[in-house]
Amino acid sequence: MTSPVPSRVDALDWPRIDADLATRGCAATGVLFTPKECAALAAMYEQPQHFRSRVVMQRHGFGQGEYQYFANPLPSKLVAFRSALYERLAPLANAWATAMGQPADYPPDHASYLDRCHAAGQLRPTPLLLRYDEGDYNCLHQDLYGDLQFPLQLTVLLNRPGEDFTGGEFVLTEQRPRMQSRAEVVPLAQGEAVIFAVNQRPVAGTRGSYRVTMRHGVSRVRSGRRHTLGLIFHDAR
Ligand SMILES: O=C(O)CCC(=O)C(=O)O
Ligand SMILES: [Fe+2]
Repeated sequence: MTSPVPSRVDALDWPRIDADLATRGCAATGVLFTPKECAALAAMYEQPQHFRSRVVMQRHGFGQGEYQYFANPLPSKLVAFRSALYERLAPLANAWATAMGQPADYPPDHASYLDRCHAAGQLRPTPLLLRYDEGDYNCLHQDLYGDLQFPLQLTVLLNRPGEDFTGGEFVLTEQRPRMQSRAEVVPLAQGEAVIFAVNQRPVAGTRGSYRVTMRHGVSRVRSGRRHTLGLIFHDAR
């Protein structure tokens, strides 16, 4: 038996995750999804009825590989994870907004935040599944989708690294004002997520805090097939 979603989210090592987000703008969560759940999600990729649109990355210069955005109604487990994770991350989003001189008014629950997105014309669901085969990669990018952006998002690895695929590392870069960019590779286990900054995050400096800009992507898959689940908290225009 797998435990219910809110208690699984609560059981993560939040002091360590919060510390990693504060120092690096990203954190691996530890395992969040069982191998069975991962396999079921990956298998959905081949079932078009779950999706509203499909993007072939090489057609847009985004990389190589493809992804599909889930259609409404979203699978109930994804709704549960998205809202439990939102509730845990909203206070951090507000703290980041305050540090960056922005309105710190992210509501405590995801349904209220989605109402705000919808009122602003961001109506389309953003959770997505990505699929990469040998040679595929995802160029460094940001998932902005409109004026309203929740500042943190997650990616869940659905396959076993080193067994189902090799290569295909999750990569983040951090662009610091007047400095050279820094890269971070986040190794993930199957069912593990990385939480990371969508766009900007505050960094405490000697003279107050400054903003850094983050981008994420995936290095080339050397062999096999790699699936991920992307959970973005704002909906899309
Ligand atoms: O496949 C990955 O690891 C990255 C997926 C991604 O770009 C996302 O979840 O927004
Ligand atoms: Fe992305």
